[in-house]
Amino acid sequence: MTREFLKMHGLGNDFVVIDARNTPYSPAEAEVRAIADRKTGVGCDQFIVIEPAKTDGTAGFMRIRNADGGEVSACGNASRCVGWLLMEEAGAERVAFETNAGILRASRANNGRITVDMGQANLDWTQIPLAEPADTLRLDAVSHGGFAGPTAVSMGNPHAVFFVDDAEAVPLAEVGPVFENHPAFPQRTNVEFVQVLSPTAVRMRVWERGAGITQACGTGACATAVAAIRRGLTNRKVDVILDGGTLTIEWREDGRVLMTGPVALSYTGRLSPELVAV
Ligand SMILES: N[C@@H](CCC[C@H](N)C(=O)O)C(=O)O
Repeated sequence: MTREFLKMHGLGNDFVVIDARNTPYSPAEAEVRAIADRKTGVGCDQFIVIEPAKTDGTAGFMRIRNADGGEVSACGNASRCVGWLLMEEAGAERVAFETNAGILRASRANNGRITVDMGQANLDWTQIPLAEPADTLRLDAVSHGGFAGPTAVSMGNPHAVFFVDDAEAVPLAEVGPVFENHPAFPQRTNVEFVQVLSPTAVRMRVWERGAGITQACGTGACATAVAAIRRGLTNRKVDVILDGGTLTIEWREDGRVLMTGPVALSYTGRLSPELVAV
């Protein structure tokens, strides 16, 4: 018998989700890459394993791997998916679960959407992390191809947010990997290009660390809202319009970031023995 999985997505940012609460599963990087491969595997941007809870009051631990196999601490869109799964399972209106970035709380919002309290945005250079001290509001030393001075935000994972006049005109596939691997970011970074449309709406395109261009990035949308608010460009509640749809982000006065958006279960399946080493 091989592993059962769920194929889920949040605004087209897609996931293979495996429930390992009863049977432990910690695949090697090569195994994750094989499963994430869109031609020979299942295909996904991130690979999610739900492990047994480690902390009282939580329903499980969400482990997050990028399509390149690397483990990361945060994924907003997958957090909504896992929150929804755990609430459905318990017939509950809210649930807490844990990630490497801390405990997240999910609840049901209107129109079948899910809200996740993504916790505090971290703005200190040590927490992004950056290679050396800098004002995270504007990293003047980070520039390439006519783009410069991103705002750095950590939502448990690093983000470099560039404000631009025309998000559609950004050659994302060309500049994304350059900034992902810029020496200013010792753990690499996710990269967002953002056009402010109004005080309540922005357009965002993303290059994700370890996954490339994706249809949406939840933590990227949170980081974008925080960066825009820090720069005085938007209100504290803003719609972030991504390739795959819209997330509503609120950066509360107490510093916590709330993300609201849809979740979708595409199908369930079983990994072939060729894809799974154990
Ligand atoms: N798609 C995610 C973010 C996934 C992790 C990211 N690529 C990283 O390396 O930090 C989201 O919805 O937040």
